[in-house]
Amino acid sequence: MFEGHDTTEAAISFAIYLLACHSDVQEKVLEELKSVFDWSQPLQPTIQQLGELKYLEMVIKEALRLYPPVAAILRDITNDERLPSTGHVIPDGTVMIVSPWAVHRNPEVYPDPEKFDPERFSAGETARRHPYAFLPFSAGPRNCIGQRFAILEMKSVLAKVIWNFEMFVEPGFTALPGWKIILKSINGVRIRLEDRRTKYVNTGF
Ligand code: HEM
Repeated sequence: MFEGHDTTEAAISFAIYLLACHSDVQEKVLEELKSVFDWSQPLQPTIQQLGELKYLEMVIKEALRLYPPVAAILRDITNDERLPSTGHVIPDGTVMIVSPWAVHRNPEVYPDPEKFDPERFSAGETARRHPYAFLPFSAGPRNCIGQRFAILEMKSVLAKVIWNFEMFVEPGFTALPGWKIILKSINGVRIRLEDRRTKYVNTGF
């Protein structure tokens, strides 16, 4: 359950929160959806169509940067390892913690790191960064085998939500990320949904 379910659930919740906080980004995702799908029809995307949603993918990656569900990754060091950058030796037997949270909020890698900015994941910006600057799915031989599926799942859910609803965050609400084996919002995600077609508003936060 840890690998496939809770991680994706946390990632979708944070992405919804960030979209609700940024109506301009929500609008851009809707415009992209309208360029791929027929607005008069319910949304039933194929895998190929999901692949066309490049901006939504940038939004998802930026949400995973700010709130990586697996915020710490443990590795056992089984041989003395010399770091090429500093010459430091990490001895055999050490347990190392790699923190995607810390890497993703390093201002030398991501200027103004607290800012939600999907443009960081445009093709040009991504090419300028080290491949290990983005680690929500870890890296190397034991990385996440479900990462492509996870991105598709997130795209499918978020596309359907945005197709049908405009999202607003509850005034004054701020999500508090906390460690519950995976990273979650410990005070939930409090948003209001407005049906795009009927304008029916769910006012219960
Ligand atoms: C946003 C969603 C997800 C995130 C952030 C995520 C993240 C990760 C991370 C960081 C690891 C490596 C853990 C470590 O090295 O200690 C991992 C491993 C793994 N993930 Fe995911 N994951 C996600 C979704 C999924 C899904 C949807 C599946 C299955 C369909 C999945 C299956 C696995 C499996 C089986 C492993 C263990 C791989 C191994 O040990 O060789 N994950 N995941």
